[in-house]
Amino acid sequence: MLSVEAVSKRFGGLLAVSDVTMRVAPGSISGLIGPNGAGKTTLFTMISGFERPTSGRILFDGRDITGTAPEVLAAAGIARTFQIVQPFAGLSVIENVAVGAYLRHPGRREALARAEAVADLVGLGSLGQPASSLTVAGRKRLELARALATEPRLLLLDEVLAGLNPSEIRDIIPVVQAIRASGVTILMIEHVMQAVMSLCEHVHVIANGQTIASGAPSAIVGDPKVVEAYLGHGAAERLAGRAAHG
Ligand SMILES: Nc1ncnc2c1ncn2[C@@H]1O[C@H](COP(=O)(O)OP(=O)(O)OP(=O)(O)O)[C@@H](O)[C@H]1O
Repeated sequence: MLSVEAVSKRFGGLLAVSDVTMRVAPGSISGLIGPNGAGKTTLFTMISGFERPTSGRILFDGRDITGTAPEVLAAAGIARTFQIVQPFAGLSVIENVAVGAYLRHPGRREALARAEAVADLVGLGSLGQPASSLTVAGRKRLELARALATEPRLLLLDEVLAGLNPSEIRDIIPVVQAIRASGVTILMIEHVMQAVMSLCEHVHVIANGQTIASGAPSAIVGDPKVVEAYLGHGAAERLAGRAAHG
């Protein structure tokens, strides 16, 4: 469904993403992980059309979408969430969700009906309250609902679990699964490994802008290159030594 081909992004002297190639299969939940500053958000920014790659191509359903504007991509079926959630504070929760729904339902009544269905799917309550009254967990659900209301086929989730406590994370995992079950393909940036392990079929790992591993979560966690990227040089060996000595 999504194919990133040898994509690089340079900001002045900094190569934020370097020659990354990855694929997302239709109907899958895939993860994009890596240490802070690895280039994950920059990759999302390019896939969703907010930045143009310095080189390489991005294909969606086999069509070259490199450098296509975000609103055109939204209409084509790509939606993203943002790490920093900024709802329209003066609007109610349901009106915020309806902002996304207007993309395909120009009439207010239809947009609100669509927004209510999506709010229900993600377990968002307090629909008539101002969005500014929501807790962090509520805002995360609102961000999810806003993106989903555009009726995407590919949903890019940028750390939707960040800032949530363990029980809130447990509550939102089935929501992500329900979104996939409704026919939406998901690519998620996530630092919460427990969630990555339970949700993703495939994980792509980048560090310093480059791909260092790609595969099933169970293979990724044992990959010495991944352990090193997260825990520092020599970590894989130290851990192996500790395991060997009980
Ligand atoms: N617009 C920009 N201009 C200049 N440098 C940028 C820009 N956007 C990102 N960068 C730099 O590119 C690198 C990759 O950043 P990016 O936000 O993609 O990393 P990340 O993997 O998403 O990190 P995190 O997990 O901390 O969100 C960083 O060094 C960052 O400072």
